[in-house]
Amino acid sequence: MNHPTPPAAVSCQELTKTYGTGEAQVHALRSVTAGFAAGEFTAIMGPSGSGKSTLMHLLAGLDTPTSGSVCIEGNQLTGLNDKQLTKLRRDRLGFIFQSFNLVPTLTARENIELPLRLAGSKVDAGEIDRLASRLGIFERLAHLPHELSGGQQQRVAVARALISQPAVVFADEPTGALDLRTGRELLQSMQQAAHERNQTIIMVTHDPAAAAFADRTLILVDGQIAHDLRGANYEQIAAVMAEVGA
Ligand SMILES: Nc1ncnc2c1ncn2[C@@H]1O[C@H](COP(=O)(O)OP(=O)(O)OP(=O)(O)O)[C@@H](O)[C@H]1O
Repeated sequence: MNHPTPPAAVSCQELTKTYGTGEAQVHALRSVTAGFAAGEFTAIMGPSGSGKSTLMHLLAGLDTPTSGSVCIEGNQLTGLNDKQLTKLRRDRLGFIFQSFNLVPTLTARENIELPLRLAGSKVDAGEIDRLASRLGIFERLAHLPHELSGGQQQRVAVARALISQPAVVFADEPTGALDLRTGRELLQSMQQAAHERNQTIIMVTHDPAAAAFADRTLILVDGQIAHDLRGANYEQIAAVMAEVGA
C-alpha cells in the first residue's frame, strides 16, 4: 500500500541569506530548499564558512532570511509576530548550543526544570533523574553551574533541552566539549529522542563520527546543499568531506 509522505516537521524553501553590501557582500546561503521529517535525525556538515550555522539559525527562527521561507509544523515563520515566535520556540523547540546559558543562581536540577516551569507544565522529578543518569550528571544535580566542569555544564544544557520533549531539537556542535564516551552517550540519547519519541533533530557538526549517528547528513558547500547522504557510515561521510575539501 502506498502511504502519503508525511509533511516535514521543518522545511525551508529557497532560503537565502546575504550579509553586508557591495564589495563586502557575503552569500552565506544560496537558495536552499530542504525538508526534515518528524522523527528524523539530520547532521549538517560542510567546510568552515559554508553556511551551517546560518542555516540552523534561520531554521530555528533565530535570524531572518534575506529571502525564502521556513516552515515549522505548518507555521510559516515569516507570518508570525515576535510573541507567536517566542511561544513556538518555548513550546515546540529545544536548543543545544555551544554557549550553555545556564542560569548561574539555579542548581543543575533547577536549570533542567526551567523550561517546564516557564511553560507551566508538570515537573516529573523521576524523569529528570533518569535523563540526568543517562547523561552522567545525576550526582551533580544539586550543584550550581560554576561548580561543574564545562562538559558537565553542557550535559545540563542538553538535559534542559530534552526534558520537555520538544518536537524539534537544534544542536550546534553538541559533542564539542565532551570526552569520547560522554559524546557517544549524548549522540545515542539524541538517536533515542528521534526514533523512540519522534523528535526531529537537526545537528551541526564538524565530526564525521558524530554525523554517523544521524539518519541523514547534509553537506553544505558555499551556501548550497552539495550532498544529501542517508544512512552513511563514518568512512563514507569522511570521504565526502575530504572530497569537498573540509
Ligand atoms: N553576522 C555576519 N556578518 C557577516 N558575515 C557573516 C555573518 N555571519 C556569518 N557570516 C559569513 O557567512 C558565511 C557563512 O557563515 P556560517 O557561520 O554560517 O558558516 P559555518 O559553516 O557555520 O562556519 P564554521 O564551520 O566556521 O562555524 C561565512 O562566510 C561567514 O563569514
